[in-house]
Amino acid sequence: MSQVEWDEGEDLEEKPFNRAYMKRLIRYVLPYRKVLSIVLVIVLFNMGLSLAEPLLLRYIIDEGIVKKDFFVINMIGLSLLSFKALGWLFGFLHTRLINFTGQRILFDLRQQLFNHLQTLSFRFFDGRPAGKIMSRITNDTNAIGELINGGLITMVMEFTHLIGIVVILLWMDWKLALLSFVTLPLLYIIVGKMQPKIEGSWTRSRKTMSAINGNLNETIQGIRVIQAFSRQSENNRRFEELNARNKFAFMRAVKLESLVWPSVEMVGMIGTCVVLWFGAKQVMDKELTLGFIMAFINYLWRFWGPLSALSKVYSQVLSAMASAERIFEVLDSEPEVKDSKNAKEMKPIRGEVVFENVSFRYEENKPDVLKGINLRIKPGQRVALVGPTGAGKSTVVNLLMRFYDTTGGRILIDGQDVKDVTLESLRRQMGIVLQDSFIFSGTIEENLRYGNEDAPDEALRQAAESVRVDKIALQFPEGFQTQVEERGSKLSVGQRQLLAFGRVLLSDPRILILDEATSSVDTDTEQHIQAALQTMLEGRTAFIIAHRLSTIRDADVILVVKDGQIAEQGSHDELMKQSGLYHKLYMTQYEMQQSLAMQTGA
Ligand SMILES: Nc1ncnc2c1ncn2[C@@H]1O[C@H](COP(=O)(O)OP(=O)(O)OP(=O)(O)O)[C@@H](O)[C@H]1O
Repeated sequence: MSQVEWDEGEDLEEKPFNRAYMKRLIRYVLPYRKVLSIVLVIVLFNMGLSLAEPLLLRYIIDEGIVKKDFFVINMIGLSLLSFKALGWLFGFLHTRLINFTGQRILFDLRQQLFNHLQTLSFRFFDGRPAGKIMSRITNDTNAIGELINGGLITMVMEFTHLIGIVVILLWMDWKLALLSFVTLPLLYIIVGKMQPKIEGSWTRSRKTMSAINGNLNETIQGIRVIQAFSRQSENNRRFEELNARNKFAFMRAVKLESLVWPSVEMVGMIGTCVVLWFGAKQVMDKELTLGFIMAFINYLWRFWGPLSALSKVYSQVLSAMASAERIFEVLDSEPEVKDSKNAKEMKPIRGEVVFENVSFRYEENKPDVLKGINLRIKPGQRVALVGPTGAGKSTVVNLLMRFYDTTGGRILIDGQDVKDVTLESLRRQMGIVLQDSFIFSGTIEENLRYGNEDAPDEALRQAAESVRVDKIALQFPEGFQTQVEERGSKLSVGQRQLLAFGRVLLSDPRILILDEATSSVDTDTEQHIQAALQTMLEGRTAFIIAHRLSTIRDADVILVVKDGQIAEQGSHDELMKQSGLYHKLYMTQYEMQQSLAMQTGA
């Protein structure tokens, strides 16, 4: 059983460098090219200032200290100070500008992802857990943001820094420079071998952290079931496993890091010692000055910083590649159900619904879930869909709402093919109440106005009254302004249902769909709901999916769905006379109710 576990094959955290992705990422940067050019100039200027420091040190020693010239000492001292002050100012500017740009780019990317997600069809969400989609909008965009924010500029800056140091060293004394590079192959072996291991450990640490988050999320969401089944100790064990993995990965990464960089410094020290040994000899022989050797060693020390920064940026690039792949996968997913090129506004409808030989399957290469359905429903008729579980009842209404498109045949509303009209104009005239009424965080009034924000107050009052939401609001001191919390957790199941009715009623649809809307409430609430239902159904075409057949006896047409087909069709009395599937279903339910009533003494 789930409880989000560690999954080795989960989305990879790193991907090889991909030019196409990089080009696409750069497109997000382009609108900010002016600011970024300024940043680059500042960064390069700052780097120039910093590279000049050892040379100034050389002059202060050779021309000032050795020759006892206080004027030179003062001037160079002042220059060093002003360089640092300038560096500080530009550093501050650079950080401000790059953070500002990075946040703007993140904002754009997140906004684009969110907007796109809302257009995607049900099929996209069918196959993806919500947690993974959420992590694309948060973690993955952050990884891209970090790359743009720090990575790209660091890459340019450190690379030029490195080149600058090498050029200066060669310019100062090419023989000594080459001598100091003798330890480079050793460095390459240490960093090249260890860095992937360090990164691997960080990756595992991040992945286990996301598994921990997922596990926590599921535990909080499912706490009622967990406690009801007394699964706490089993869950503790699983959580401990994840926690231990995370600790292990983190400790390993830290251990490796604490091994690598001191080793690098050690190797660096060998290079420096070689330079010192040869340099000292040359200083004694008066071939080189003391200031020269000090400056040279200072440059050598600066060599390791850019090297370590570049190796880190490289792994940042690879992890951004994995994030880019996941983000672009979402952005490239086309909504399956969308307006056709010549889609027109759907005119105000009366509510006639026709299914012409409609077939549908959820997945390619899977059998049809609906097989050649033909229907003709007159405006204002109440249609009940009944039948065994999995027969295809919800699928019929999913197609009517155009949550999915038919794979065969067509659906006409008032003679207009649903594929020829805009989704917005189609859905505006339809209302749906699902079994689990999704209520949004916000006030009761905001939830009522969800489908019609501009409804006049009088219409709001009437809608609330007719489905008894006014009574619910009165129970709270803040009335209609009561915050119902996430998913309406302040309300009971029945109250949420009534609120969902009110929401649909206020949007005043011509066609109404109720999916098992009256299940899971007590008899008293059900009576209220039934009364509210009567008000809602007046003058509208309605499709009601109900398992309890007693609630749909007065429907104009009952459709018995079986194996994706309409097995029987007619009024309650007609179907009872046929003695077919409906008769059987009805009698079974009736007998069950009778025996339940006898057992409970009702
Ligand atoms: N999103 C989906 N992806 C793949 N198959 C699906 C999906 N939704 C439903 N199905 C399958 O389609 C068939 C019809 O499902 P549907 O939900 O329409 O049945 P139903 O009659 O409404 O059932 P119930 O009364 O249990 O709600 C079932 O076999 C179901 O497994």
